[in-house]
Amino acid sequence: MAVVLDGKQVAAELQDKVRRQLERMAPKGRLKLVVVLVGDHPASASYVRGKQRTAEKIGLAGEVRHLPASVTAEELLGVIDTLNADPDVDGILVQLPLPAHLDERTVIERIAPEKDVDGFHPLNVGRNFAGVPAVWPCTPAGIMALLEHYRLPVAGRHAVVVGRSNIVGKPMAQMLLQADATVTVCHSKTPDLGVHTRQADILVVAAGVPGLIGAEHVKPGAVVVDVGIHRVDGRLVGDVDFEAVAPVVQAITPVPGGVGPLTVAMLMVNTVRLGFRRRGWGGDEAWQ
Ligand SMILES: NC(=O)C1=CN([C@@H]2O[C@H](COP(=O)(O)OP(=O)(O)OC[C@H]3O[C@@H](n4cnc5c(N)ncnc54)[C@H](OP(=O)(O)O)[C@@H]3O)[C@@H](O)[C@H]2O)C=CC1
Ligand SMILES: Nc1nc(=O)c2c([nH]1)NC[C@@H]1CN(c3ccc(C(=O)N[C@@H](CCC(=O)O)C(=O)O)cc3)C=[N+]21
Ligand SMILES: [Mg+2]
Repeated sequence: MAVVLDGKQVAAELQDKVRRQLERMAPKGRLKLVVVLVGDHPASASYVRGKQRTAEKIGLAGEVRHLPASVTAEELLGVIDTLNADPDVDGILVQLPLPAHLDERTVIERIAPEKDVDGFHPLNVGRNFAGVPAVWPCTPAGIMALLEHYRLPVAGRHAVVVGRSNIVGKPMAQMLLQADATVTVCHSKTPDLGVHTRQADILVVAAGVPGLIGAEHVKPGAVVVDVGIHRVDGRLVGDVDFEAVAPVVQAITPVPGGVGPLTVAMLMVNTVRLGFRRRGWGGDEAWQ
C-alpha cells in the first residue's frame, strides 16, 4: 500500500514558516492579500473563504472584494487599477473562472506583475519559463514543495503531466523540466493516455475528469499526484481512482487533503515573497 502524501500537513508547516516571518516583521507593518471574487460560483466562494481564513490565521490582512456577476469589464478593471495603485496591497488574486462576459486574459494582464500572486501574468510566465526567478503558480509550486518534503527525487525521473492548462499543466511541466525531469505532457487529443502514463515515475494528473486514472494507467512504484477536485454524490474526489491506484504505487496524494491545501499555502508564500520584495524588507533569504 502506498504512502499517502499528506498535503494538509506539509501546508501547515509552510504556513507556520510564513507566520513566523510575518511575526518578525509585525513592527514594520502587515502585508495584505486581496482576493477578487466575481459572482456567486459556489465552489469559488468556498475556496475564497478558505484563502481568507488562512491569510488571517498566519498574520496577513486578507480581504475579499466581492463583485456582482453583472459587473462590467470597465468596473472590474477599475477595481484592479485601484488595487494596483494601493501601497497597502501586496497581492492580488482574481478568482477564476470569471463569468462568460468577462475576458480572463484582459483581466489577468491588468494585474500589476509585482502583485500577481498567482503567477499568471505573461511577464511572470515568461520569466518563469526563461528560468528567471519569479513567483510560480501556486498549484505546481505546492506540488514541488510536497515532492521535496517527502524527498521524492525528480532529477533524472520520467514525469508525465496529464493536462496542459495555463494554471496547472503547463507550469507543472516546466517546473519538473527545470528540476531535471524528463517530461511528457498529455492532453485531450493524446490518443492513448495509458501508453504514456504507464511510463511515469512521477504522474501528475490535472485533467478535470473524475476517476480518469485507474490502476491500468500506472506503473507499479510510481508517485501519483492528483490535482483534480470534483464534488460527486456529496463527496470530494480527484482525477485518480484512489482506491484502485493506491495499492499499486509508491506514493499518492489524497483528495481532499492533498494538493488543495498546498495551493492555498503557496498563495501565502507568494504573497509574502512579493510583499517583502515590494516593501524592501529583503529578498527571499529574508524569510526562508
Ligand atoms: N487542488 C487544486 O489546488 C486545484 C485543482 N484544480 C482542479 O484540477 C483540474 C484541472 O484544472 P485545470 O487545469 O484548471 O483544468 P482545465 O479544464 O483548464 O484543463 C484540463 C486539461 O486536461 C486535459 N484533458 C481533459 N480531458 C482529458 C482526458 N480525457 N485525457 C487527457 N487530458 C484531458 C485538457 O486537454 P485540452 O487542452 O486538449 O483541452 C486540458 O489541457 C480540475 O478538476 C480543477 O478543479 C485546479 C486548480 C487548482
Ligand atoms: N485565480 C485563481 N487562482 C487559483 O489558485 C484558483 C482559481 N483561481 N480558481 C479555482 C482553482 C481551484 N483552487 C483550489 C484551491 C484550494 C483547494 C482546496 O483547498 N481544496 C481542499 C478542499 C476544499 C473543500 O473542502 O472544498 C482539499 O483539496 O483538501 C482546491 C482548489 C484554486 N484555484
Ligand atoms: Mg470566462
